Amino acid sequence: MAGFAELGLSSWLVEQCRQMGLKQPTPVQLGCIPAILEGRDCLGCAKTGSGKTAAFVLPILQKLSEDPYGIFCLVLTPTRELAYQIAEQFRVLGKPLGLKDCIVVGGMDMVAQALELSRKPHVVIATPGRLADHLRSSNTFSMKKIHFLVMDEADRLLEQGCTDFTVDLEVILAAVPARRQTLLFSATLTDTLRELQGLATNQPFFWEAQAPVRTVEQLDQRYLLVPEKVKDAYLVHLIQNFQDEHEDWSIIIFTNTCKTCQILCMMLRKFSFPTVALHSMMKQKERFAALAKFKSSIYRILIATDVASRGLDIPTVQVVINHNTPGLPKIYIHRVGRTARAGRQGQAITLVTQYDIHLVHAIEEQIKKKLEEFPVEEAQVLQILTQVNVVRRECEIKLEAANFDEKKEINKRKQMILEGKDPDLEAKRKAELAKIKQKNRRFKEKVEQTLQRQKASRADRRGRPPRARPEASLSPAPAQGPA
Ligand SMILES: Nc1ncnc2c1ncn2[C@@H]1O[C@H](COP(=O)(O)OP(=O)(O)OP(=O)(O)O)[C@@H](O)[C@H]1O
Repeated sequence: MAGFAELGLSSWLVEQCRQMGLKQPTPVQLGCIPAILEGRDCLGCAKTGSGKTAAFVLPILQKLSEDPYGIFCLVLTPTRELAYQIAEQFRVLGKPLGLKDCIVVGGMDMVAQALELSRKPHVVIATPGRLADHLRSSNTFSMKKIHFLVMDEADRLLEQGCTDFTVDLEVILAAVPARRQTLLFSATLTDTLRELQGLATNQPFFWEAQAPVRTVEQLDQRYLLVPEKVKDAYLVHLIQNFQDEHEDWSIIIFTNTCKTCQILCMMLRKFSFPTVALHSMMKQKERFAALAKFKSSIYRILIATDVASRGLDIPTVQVVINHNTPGLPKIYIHRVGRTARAGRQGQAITLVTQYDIHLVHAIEEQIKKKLEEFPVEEAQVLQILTQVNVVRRECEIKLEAANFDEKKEINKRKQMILEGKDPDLEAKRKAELAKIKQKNRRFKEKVEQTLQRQKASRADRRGRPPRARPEASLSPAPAQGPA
């Protein structure tokens, strides 16, 4: 198998790889590094934790060493934490070059960033919103001569999700030269391939890992069918068991909203689990502090929204728990990809209610693998059910008293104004989204009614009442409480 030197990298970079413990290139690095060194645009699609970052950092550093100037490279990424992580890789691998980098993300001092940008760093690593703000408001730096434009998690940058980057991307693309090398990477590029190909036009090289399953082999993927009302008791039970069985352990729990994330964090702390939260309602400094404490194992549980689902590389994470079933398979792929990275083992457990079964089927279809049931002693869950529900309610009341929802609204408006957006216009868009959600809810209700009818007719046929235990399979039978 070819080593880093055979890919055309200089000896100083090969030595940097060795020092970082990267002995052999991973397949995505084998495929993409030579093409990037040849000067071609590149679209790299490989599984989570497969080394995509070094696949673009290494050839960029090589080209920079041959013709060093600033600003040479712009890297765009959807989250602030990810920007810092990528900058770290540039710094470590590019140390012999005396690399100057600049991180441009929201929630941090804009004046200090503007000053750094005016000093012509070699590499700028940015989230689109803040970089577009700088481009709109300042003429003290120019992106007109950049050689490389990288979009990490490119599909997320282009999709129109709850954080829509498209307007900011327009500003950024207008500020960079048309003649450039464009590198696009993600574990889930295929859905947005057509849009991405429009960005990469210079003899684009497309590299995709060929594998029967879209998640890594070392990942043990499970589901746990639970009634909505007892979800938290199952969560506490899972964590307690994991803590009892392992000395050195570390878990990421994903939730669907900031509020749930905050409440569950408070609740788990009440049960003395060392937990930190990470969500977009927190101040940026708190977000960094939480992540640092989790990375250094001071806290063993990180409870987060999808702000942490992409790209974060924390090798110690052994388990990912999805407190809600992700609505999109690709969100599932990125979430569970926070464990079992770089050849390590890992486990993902998704809590599924009877309303989410269709989501699990969609996930299984996409990843091309069936999830297996995670066995649980229901009697043990029952023992803690009341206590968990009482503690959760207490935490909800405490959070309501702290005006969490109101603060969220004020923060949002402030952020929008800072980003040059019109809060009222955004509210309109949100209302439209709510309409779509309502439609989906109605659909769910219909499914529920059908299931109830099926249940009733089955019970009729058997001539006895339905069992009061949750079904242990993903067949579309509704689950009951474990009482
Ligand atoms: N050639 C290599 N040999 C061994 N480890 C490597 C190699 N290249 C990268 N790694 C390590 O693998 C881990 C995952 O790499 P990276 O974060 O780049 O994954 P990724 O493919 O970008 O994942 P994601 O899709 O989740 O963002 C990192 O800890 C990195 O240091």
